[in-house]
This record gives sequence, C-alpha cells and structure tokens, in this order.
Amino acid sequence: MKQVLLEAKNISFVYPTREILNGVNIAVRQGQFVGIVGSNGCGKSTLLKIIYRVLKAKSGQVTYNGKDIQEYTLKEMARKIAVVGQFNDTTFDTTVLDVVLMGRLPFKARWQSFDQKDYQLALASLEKVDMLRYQDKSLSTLSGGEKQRIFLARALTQQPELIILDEPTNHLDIRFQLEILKIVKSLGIGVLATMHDLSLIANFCDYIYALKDTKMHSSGKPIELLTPENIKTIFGVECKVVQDRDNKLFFSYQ
Ligand SMILES: Nc1ncnc2c1ncn2[C@@H]1O[C@H](COP(=O)(O)OP(=O)(O)OP(=O)(O)O)[C@@H](O)[C@H]1O
Repeated sequence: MKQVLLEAKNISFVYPTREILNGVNIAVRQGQFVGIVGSNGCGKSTLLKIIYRVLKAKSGQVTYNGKDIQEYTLKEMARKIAVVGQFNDTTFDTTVLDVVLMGRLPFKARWQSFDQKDYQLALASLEKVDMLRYQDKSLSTLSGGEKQRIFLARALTQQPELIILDEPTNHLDIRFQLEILKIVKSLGIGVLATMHDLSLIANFCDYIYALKDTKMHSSGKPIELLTPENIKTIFGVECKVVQDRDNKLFFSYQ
C-alpha cells in the first residue's frame, strides 16, 4: 500500500451555534483519489478548511508526510498542496493568465519575477483546462464554470503533490465535470475532494469517507460504501444501485 500523505486524526470542530465535527479521521495516500460525501451542511467544507488551515480544529491533528501541518510555513504548504475552493470570486480584477501565474508564487522569493518556466507551466495548465484562448481576458468577465476552470489551472500550475477540491464540479456542465475530474485523476497525485454526484464519486474515487451527524459514518471503496442502505442513512433517500459487468455503479433515485 502507498504511503500516507495526509492524515486528519480525531478532528473536532464547533461553531458557536453548534458542533460540526466530532472525532473525525481521514487519510489520503500517495496517488489516491479520496472523496468526502455527506448531506448539505454536514461539515465537509469545514473539514477541508481545517486541513488547508483556514480554520483551526478544537482538537485533533492534521499531518502531512507525518509532520504536523502547523510546523510548515504557509509557503512550504503551498508548494505541496493546492486548493480549489467552492467560492473563488476575487475582489480584484485581473487577467486570466495573471491568476494562473499566481500558482507559481510559492516557489518565488518576494523580489523574484516570473520566468519562462513559470509562463510555460501557466500556459500549459490553461491549455489542459481548455482555456488558453482566454488568457488575456479579465477574470470578472468569465462565467462561473469558466472561472472554476481557471482556478483549477492555477492549482495545476502549482505542481502540487496533493490537490484539495471543494465541490470541483460546481458550475460545470457535464462535459467539463468529466474533463476536469479526468485531468485531476490523470495527474496521479493525491486528491481529496467533496462531491455530491454519486455517479462521479463512484467513477473517480478510489476511497470514500461519509460524514453524518458530526461523525464519520462509514468509509470504504465506492462499491463497498455506496449501498442503498448507506445512501438512505447518509442522504435520507431511497436509491437503487445497479452494478454492471465492469463493476460500474448506476444510481436511480425513488
Ligand atoms: N462561519 C460560520 N458560523 C456558523 N456556522 C457556520 C459557519 N460556516 C458554516 N457554518 C455551518 O456549519 C455547517 C457545516 O458547513 P459546511 O460548509 O462545512 O458544510 P458542507 O458539508 O460542506 O455543506 P454543503 O454540502 O452544503 O457544501 C453548516 O450548517 C453551516 O451552516
């Protein structure tokens, strides 16, 4: 089995109004595509934010390569982990290429300007998400889905070891949902993603964690976890799950 890259151990978190996470554990191994599922508001984004250090857990520990993430500088972390969040609206207006080039900032000293390699990586990432022709456009003129692809390009430009995606397929039409997930999967790096579409989860994730009522309800490979019983418990819906000869899963909701 491959080495554990990221581990969140016994994570608890409370907002003043209520408890969100209680003793949650997850791990992402090298090259593993890991999904977190659960109903709206169950704490998926909160858990990701604790991992990428926007929020601090009440208790528990997150390690990266066996070392507490608090012991890394933010710049060191950014050389290893890229994040594509749910709400990526920037308050400033800038060109698409400038946004994507920001993925190289963790590798630069304060006085250093971007070099040819940075531009090559940024342009190659834009090409990967099929947005090269938008490089000189202003970010504010793009649609939600186009922006999502630009922020993925920025994350690719970071050449991370691990990528965290908070609902990466939000705003995307079905073709781009598939393309973006295929691009991420093809990188062969660790991925930690929250997603709602069970078909996509079943197709792309190697392993899934399901959150329910502040706790980790269950975890396992898609075929083990996405059973009608679990789907009923986690999401409260009746669902028929069909498995074809290639072990592909199909979901039909009642
Ligand atoms: N700043 C905040 N103060 C108080 N409560 C908050 C705050 N941010 C989020 N919450 C609440 O915490 C809960 C968990 O939110 P979170 O965004 O982690 O859920 P989620 O599982 O990612 O949901 P979704 O699937 O809808 O994206 C929600 O009930 C949300 O309303």
